[in-house]
Amino acid sequence: MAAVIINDGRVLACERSAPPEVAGRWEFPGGKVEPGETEEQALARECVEELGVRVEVGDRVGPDVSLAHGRAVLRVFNARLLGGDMPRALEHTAMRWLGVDELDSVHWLPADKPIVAELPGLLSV
Ligand SMILES: Nc1nc2c([nH]c(=O)n2[C@H]2C[C@H](O)[C@@H](COP(=O)(O)OP(=O)(O)OP(=O)(O)O)O2)c(=O)[nH]1
Repeated sequence: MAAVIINDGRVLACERSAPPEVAGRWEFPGGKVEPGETEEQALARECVEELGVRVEVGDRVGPDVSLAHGRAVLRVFNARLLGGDMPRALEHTAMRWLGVDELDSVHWLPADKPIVAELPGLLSV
């Protein structure tokens, strides 16, 4: 579960700090659903934990993408910042807001590429 957060025509990309195999690769903020949570609740919780922001979870973005180990899928949703909250990198090494021309400027995790491919349409509306 991960969140596409768009603000002012740019999307939030986050650099992973761990584990070592993926540290330095870029992703959308998120994490796993815990027992008893809906997907929306899980994503909202992850946005509080990782970014310190409240969000409203919206529509799906892109396909379900199988993760390399085959035990889970990456599922991504639009998320809208609430109450003027602005993300801070509480668990990531770095954060960047990427415009449509900058989507290829970070080293995305492999599973994120089909999601990134959907972004030009979302960033230009
Ligand atoms: N959050 C997130 N995870 C991604 C993306 N792309 C991608 O391949 N993944 C993978 C990395 C992990 O194997 C898995 C997500 O787990 P995670 O590492 O974020 O979750 P976690 O267990 O560390 O976090 P938590 O739920 O304990 O907070 O999905 C992405 O864009 N965002």
